[in-house]
Parts: sequence; structure tokens; C-alpha cells
Amino acid sequence: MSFFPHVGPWRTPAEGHLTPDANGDLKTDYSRWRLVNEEGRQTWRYLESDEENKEWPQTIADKYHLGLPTGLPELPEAKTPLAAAENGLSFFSHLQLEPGNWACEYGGPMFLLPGILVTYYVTNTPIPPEYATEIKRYLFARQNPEDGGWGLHIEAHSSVFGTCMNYVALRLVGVSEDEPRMVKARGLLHKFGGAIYGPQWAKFWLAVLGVMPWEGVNPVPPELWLVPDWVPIAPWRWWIHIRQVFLPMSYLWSKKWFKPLDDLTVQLRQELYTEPYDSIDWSKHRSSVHPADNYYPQTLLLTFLNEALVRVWNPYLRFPSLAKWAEDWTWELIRMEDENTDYAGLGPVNNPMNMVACYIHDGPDSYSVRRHRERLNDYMWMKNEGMLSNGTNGVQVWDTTFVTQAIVVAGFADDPKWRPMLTRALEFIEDHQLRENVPDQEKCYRQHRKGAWPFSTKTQGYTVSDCTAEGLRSTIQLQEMHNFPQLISAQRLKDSVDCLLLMQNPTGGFTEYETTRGSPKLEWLNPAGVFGGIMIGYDYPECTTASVTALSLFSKYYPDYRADEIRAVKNKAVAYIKRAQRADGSWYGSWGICFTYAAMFALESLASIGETYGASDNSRRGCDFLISKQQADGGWGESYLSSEKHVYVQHEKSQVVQTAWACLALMEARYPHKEPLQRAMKLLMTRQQRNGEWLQESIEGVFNQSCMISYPNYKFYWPIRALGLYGRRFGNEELV
Ligand SMILES: CC(C)=CCC[C@@H](C)[C@H]1CC[C@@]2(C)[C@@H]3CC[C@H]4C(C)(C)[C@@H](O)CC[C@@]45C[C@@]35CC[C@]12C
Repeated sequence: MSFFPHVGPWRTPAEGHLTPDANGDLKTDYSRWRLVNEEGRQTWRYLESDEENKEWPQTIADKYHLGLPTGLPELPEAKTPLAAAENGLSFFSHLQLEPGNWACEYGGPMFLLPGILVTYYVTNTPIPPEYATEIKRYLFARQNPEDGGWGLHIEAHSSVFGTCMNYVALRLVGVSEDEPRMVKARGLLHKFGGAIYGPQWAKFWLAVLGVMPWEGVNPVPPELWLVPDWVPIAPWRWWIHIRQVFLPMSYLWSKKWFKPLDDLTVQLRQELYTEPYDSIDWSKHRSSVHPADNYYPQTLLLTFLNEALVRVWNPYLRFPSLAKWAEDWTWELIRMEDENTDYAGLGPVNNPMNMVACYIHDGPDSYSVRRHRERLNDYMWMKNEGMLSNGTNGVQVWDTTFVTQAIVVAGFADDPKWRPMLTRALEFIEDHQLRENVPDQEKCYRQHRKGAWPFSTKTQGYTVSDCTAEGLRSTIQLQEMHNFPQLISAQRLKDSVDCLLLMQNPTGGFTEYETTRGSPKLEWLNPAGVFGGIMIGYDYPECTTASVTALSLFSKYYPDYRADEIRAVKNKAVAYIKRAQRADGSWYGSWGICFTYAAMFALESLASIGETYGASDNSRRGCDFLISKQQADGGWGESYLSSEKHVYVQHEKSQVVQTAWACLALMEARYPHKEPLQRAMKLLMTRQQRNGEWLQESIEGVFNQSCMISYPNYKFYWPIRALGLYGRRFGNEELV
């Protein structure tokens, strides 16, 4: 059967490879999947041939990520914290990959895969059949069983965005509209009022697919890119993700491009709405968003501006020559983003959009389209439930730096057993430090990046302040404190400090990718509906605290390098950290859930400048806040709702990861009472499996306040770090 009729008959996976899974959906042969890691670029390959499958055995990491039994043995029972940490590390060491990094799923958001599938479809890109099979399984596995819908992220309530986009995605991979789970999903979508109640990004993708006219989408004028840089609303001031998403969006909006109709899209036009397609008054619904999606409702100002653009500017004042100039300039910026990242892109939202722009501009068989096709694979991830899109092209640098730090903090770095593993990790960190700025940095509005570390790989290549801080810290710990080979020269460490020093905002705080370039008032123009705080880069306690901790460590080893500037930057940053502390002693965390995550970074950074429980009111209040949240079983557990609601919401069950964060915070802050920590250690130890691993619990990360994202390796390195630190601080007593 052809999933994409226009690209001709599908190659289906060899029939013998497919078996039904527990839900009756066809499943590929999991023993044929391999995670390929070329210098950190991670892609999944399916081995069709039996010979190849035999010659290329699955690694333990392949099996682990696919949810297959790893065959790793039971370890001697861990009775002490250090033994538990060692067992955890022993298990986790088997997951290290050849280039030295650790890989993982980075799923959670439910709006990424549909964008990629629409892109495949409209650019006539054949989707490998094994991908299509597994994508179907994943989407059905993540359908909310009660109402048949999908939410913004895997733990969220059903919404129009989630339901409509994932319904379309399933149709694009060949699922019939009569399949009972689709009937249920469609029923819910109609109950919501149909796809006209989706947020702007849903409407955009539907327009590109040709199943909603562009009249139904609020304007995204590329002319905005012609606004001079000094103007307060100029796009170069916007948060980088919004900027890079609105760039190709505006190009496609201006072209009003959509895929010519075919049987499937004709049919989708009937399935997605509650009224006949031709009778819908689209312009009336440009700003309609269902309450289930409307986390951050559009302001009246934006509604007014949209109306003015549609009614006055577009018909009467949109000069063709200016529009052409704007399209050319946006295209130039798209091209620069593509070339600067070797077509990997900043993330899986803008990258597929850029691919569609390349398809229109350069043609279906151009190099840019072919390279994008290959690069989209970098986002795809296989797991036991099927195939999904990761939130970035991986978590390589971020995870690898924290693994090395956990080993150092736990006191294992000098053990010859772990040195080869650490050396390889250091090699990876070395390989992915960014060595040069991008060409034409100012022209494409990029932040300085020489010396920085990115979140994933050097190919993606975006500076992230706290990734730079953690890369710097790991390197100093290994090279200076534990005599590992000097792979990264002192000059390169200084480059990373130079880069960090450029990232401080006048407030003292640090943003993640760039310094803040615009006013928070730009939030009045936030068109997304589903995300909050997305229009500019804000100060983040995590990014600021990580920078302070790393700079403190750097100055210990390089006391003469830019000493006065570092001191001044730290003082300002600490003042910000103190200001950001709430009256109850907590900090709101923006990238992990939530107050517990931020407390760990904040208390550690205060400790790095000597402000600990006994010596600092801020540290004491931070610790007391955490202690007040400890659950009866000795653990900590915070719901993702904390991130949405901005108040601490207890999770019904304590979580291994958050327990480790809270304990690390308390131990770094020198909290004087041992008993709460001891109870928490027992909890970490009792949750550990006999082979040393911890099992997946609730989702750990977040972005834009509303969307959760998984960090599966957190369940390894944070408990290892906490158990190790406890063992070293309080004596390695028997606890279980
Ligand atoms: C375009 C939109 C709205 C969605 C795409 C998703 C991305 C915005 C985010 C997906 C991964 C994020 C969260 C990324 C991950 C690492 C964090 C961090 C842990 C290093 C943090 O400390 C600083 C911010 C992060 C870089 C992140 C920003 C946002 C994402 C790219």
C-alpha cells in the first residue's frame, strides 16, 4: 500500500520482519535496529539483510534504548551509598557510545513529529517504511486512552493542537480514517470544534499541507525582517527559537505556498472540520483557539494588529517590490541558518520549515533539499513504543558533561577502572567545543560562539550559556583536578570564559542562547497561544547559577585571568540570583521541574562563593524551602504542574531524579542535619534495580513553562552524584 500516493509504491519492510505488538499494530523486528553514532551525530538504522544483521551485532546501548533485555548481570547487593553509586555507574558505563558520549531519547513534546511528517509529505520525501511503521506505533502508544486525543506533551491533557496534528500525522503515514482509534480521535477533535480552533502553529502546518486556506492563518509578514535593528520590535531581538521559526514561516506565508491537492488532502479537508470545508468563514477563525490550547491567550493588541494587517495592509499597502525584497532577505537568513548548521538547524520546528522553503526556492532535487532530508533523520529516535522526534538533535554535550561531573563528585575519578571511560568522555567534550564564530555573525544575528559548548553537537553549533559553563567545569575537573590529558588547552578554556563573560545581561542574569535583546513587552505580541515567555530571551536562574559556579572554579585554577571582570560579573550575577529568590526561599526553574531543579543550581552556586547554610540567609531559606517539601517516604516529587502554575505542586509519588536534586542542593549548601538526607538516600537505594539501573519515572524537563521534555539519563547521573557525595560527606555507612 502506498502511504504517499504521489511518490509511487512503497517499499515495505520485508514481510517476515513485521509482527503485531500488544495493541495489534504491526511492529518492526527490534533486533534489526542500530543506533549509528558518527562523531555524535545519532541516527537509527534498520538492517534489512540477515547477513548484515548477523555481522553487526546490537550493542548493549542499542538494546537498552530499544527496551530489549540488556543481559547485564545482577550486581553484588549495594548496602552503602557509595556501593549503590558504583553499581549505578557500572550499569550506566555500558551505555557510553564509541565517540565518548551518552545518547538518549529527547521526546515529550507532541507537536514535533507532525511538522516533520507534513514536511516529508509536501516535499515528496519518501518516508522509510520501517520509520512509518514505528511512527504509527508511537503515536498510538501516546494517544490519551480516555478521550482519544493527544496533548501538547506526553503527560498533558488533550488539546486541539495535539489531537489535530497527530491525527493528520497518522493519516500521512497511512492509517485509515475508519480505524477505531482514529474515529475516536476525530470525535474529540469535532467536540473541540474542529481544526479551526487550533493555535497558530497548527494552522500554519495545515495551510502548508493544503487542508486549510492561508486566510485561516494570522499574518506572518516577512516585511518585519526589513524593520531597522534599532526598532524595539525588530525580529533580531526576539527569542532565538521564535525568530528562527518565524523566519521560514514568514517566507512560506508570503508565498502562500501549499501542496497541490491530492486524494488524501481532499479527504482531510472533510475530516478535520465540523462543517463543509467550502462553507467555513476562515477569516473569522484566524484567532480562534480552544481553551484547552490557550495557555497564554493572544492579547487584544495582537488581535488588533492582525486585523489591521489583514484588512488594510495586505490588500492596499503591501507593495509587491517590498514584499519581494522581504522574501529575498528572509531567504538569505534561512540559507545562512542552513549553511551554518550543515542543514541540521537549530531545532526540529524550524528545520523542517526551512526544508519546505528550500523545496520552493531551490527545487525538489536541489542539494539543500537532499541534505535536509538526510538531516531530518538526526531528530528521529527509536524506543520500545516506536519512533518519535527528539526535541533537539540529541543531548550529547549536556549529558556527557554531567556524567563526568557525577563521577568526580562521587569520588570515582581517580579509580583506574573509570579512567578510560572518562578519557573518552573528555575527548567528546573536546571535540564539540565550538572553535570559531559563524561566518557573518552580525549579519545573521548570531551570538559569539568561539569557546562555547552547545547542548547537542558542534554541528548544531549554537552557544548555550549553561552548556558552556558545564563544559568548562567538566574540563577543569578532569584536566586540572584529576590529571587527565590536557586535551583542551588553557587558551581554549579562556575562550570559553570570554564567551561566558559576553553573555551576561545588564540585570546580572544570564539567558541561555544570547543576551536579552528586547523588552518583555514584546510578549504582548506572543502569537503562539500554547507557550509562555517566548518572545525574548529572559534571565534564568539555572543559566546564571551554572555560570557563577563555573567561573568560580575557573578562577581557582587561573586566578590571574580577567580576574577583576570575572569578580564583577559574579557579583552582579549573585545579586540577580538573590533577587530572583522568592519570599518562600525558592527559585522558579525554567528548564527542569521545577523549584527543585532550580534549587540545586542556585544553592550550589551560592556555595561556590562561600554562601552556605550557616553563613547565608539566602542559602538557609533555600534549604528550608526544600526541607518543607520532603515527602513521607524520604523522597522529593514535584509535578510538572509547578512549571505551568508557578507554584510548587507535589507529585503523588516521590521521584528518584528530584530526590537526587534536592539532596545535592542540601549537601552543597552544607545543610547541617543528616537525617532527612539519610532517608532520601535510602529511597534512592531501594528504587535501584539489582543490575544497578533506575527505572524511568515521570518526565523531568520543561521549556516555555507549558511543554515538558524528557531527560532519561537524569535518572542515572543525578542519583550517582547524590549517593556518591553523601557517601563521601557522611561516611559510607550501611543504609539498607
Ligand atoms: C520552538 C519551540 C517553542 C519549541 C522547540 C523546542 C525548544 C524550544 C526546546 C527544546 C530543547 C530545549 C528545551 C533546550 C534544551 C536544553 C536547555 C538547557 C537544559 C541547556 C537549559 O539549561 C537552557 C535552555 C535549553 C537549551 C534549551 C532551550 C529550548 C529548547 C531548545
